[in-house]
Amino acid sequence: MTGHEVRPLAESEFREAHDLFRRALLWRPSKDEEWERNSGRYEPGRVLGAFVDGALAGTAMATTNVVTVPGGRRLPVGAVTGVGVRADRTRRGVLTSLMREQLEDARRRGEAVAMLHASEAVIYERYGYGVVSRSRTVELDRRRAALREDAPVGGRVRVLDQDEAAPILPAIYQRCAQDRPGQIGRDDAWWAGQRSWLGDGVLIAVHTGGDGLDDGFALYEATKADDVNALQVYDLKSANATAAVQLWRFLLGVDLVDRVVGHGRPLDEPLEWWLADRRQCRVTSVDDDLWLRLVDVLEALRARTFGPADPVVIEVRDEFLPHNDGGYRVGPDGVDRCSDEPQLVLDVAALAALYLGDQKASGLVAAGRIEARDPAAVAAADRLFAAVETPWCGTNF
Ligand SMILES: CC(=O)SCCNC(=O)CCNC(=O)[C@H](O)C(C)(C)COP(=O)(O)OP(=O)(O)OC[C@H]1O[C@@H](n2cnc3c(N)ncnc32)[C@H](O)[C@@H]1OP(=O)(O)O
Repeated sequence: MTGHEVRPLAESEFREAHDLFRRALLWRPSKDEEWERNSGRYEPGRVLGAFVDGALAGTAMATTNVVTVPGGRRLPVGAVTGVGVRADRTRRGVLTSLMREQLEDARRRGEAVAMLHASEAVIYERYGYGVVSRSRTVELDRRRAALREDAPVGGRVRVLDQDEAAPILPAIYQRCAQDRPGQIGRDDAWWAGQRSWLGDGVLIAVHTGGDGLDDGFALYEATKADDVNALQVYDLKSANATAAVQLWRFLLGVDLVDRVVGHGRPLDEPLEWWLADRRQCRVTSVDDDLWLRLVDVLEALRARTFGPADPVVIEVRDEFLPHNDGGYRVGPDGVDRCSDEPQLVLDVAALAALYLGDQKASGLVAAGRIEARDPAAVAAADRLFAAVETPWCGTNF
């Protein structure tokens, strides 16, 4: 598609891009205070604009971050966000041009992967992104969801308002284990931006462990609909299981509350195991969490560790970034380009689904997303790509 120009925006153009993005998401333009809280996320050089007839028609940006991959390495990554095209300029290739320029920029920066959260599931696969982690929404009937007597106990919980919590949350987040695949960083600009999304009613429960260190927090808000008082838990992070249980114990103990709803929780959070009646944890949805794009397939594969299994030769197809096209030998001792007959053939978005261990190769073969030319390689690929921990991002950006 021609007829539009894509270039990095000047700082003086960032707010226009921010408001274009907000309008594309059907929100009103930002108020001054909201813009001030978000402006730090706009990194010079990483905010792209697409112009049609000389006017800004679309935008996409990325913030510099890191993401954990299996084995514990933290890879430099662009966290893609702020994507929007004016409603009167959609479906003429504006986003496609922005994505092309953004991925080329990531390559120039030496970032082997890019990541995002998607507003809709049908947008990003064409650019090579795949779902690498999922999360669940859980609902607990507060009066019936008693914890087991043998659930961990210890420490204490105090409740802070947003101003009180702001200076201490970043350090607690740092203390929370970040070796789980899909974990990302939260810098000062992220925390400032997050404040602008939170309503006035949000409170923060902070857990302090027996050693006197704050080791977990829960951001929550009370809501009332159809005569049901609920606590909506938007963000709950903990450095250890005791802190997590104590935060849930606190939330389930708040008077007058009928229901506690946990949003974006990891699939392997052992809530059912902490409850006396496991059915009191109702999973109301399982959603895609992080999407990831292998920008440089060889470097991205080399960055993670693989499980014990015979090496497998895969052929990767990547229409959007053809430099990735070709064969790779993947094994526990390393990854190399190769020209041997491929045993498995897949596109780069399907490879992303394997990359953090969210999906098994055998599942993607059954789904028709991997062509198994050598059926014996499927079980080996299952073992190679398996991750010890369930991937989860749990940070919106
Ligand atoms: C990481 C984030 O920030 S997520 C937020 C994403 N932004 C939004 O959801 C805001 C609202 N939506 C928009 O602003 C726009 O519709 C965008 C950004 C999603 C797409 O922008 P466009 O310029 O219309 O995309 P573009 O024209 O390049 O589309 C390329 C292809 O994707 C398809 N496509 C793009 N968006 C969608 C969609 N939402 N649903 C279905 N198909 C889509 C197009 O039909 C086109 O297909 P084709 O190549 O077969 O013709």
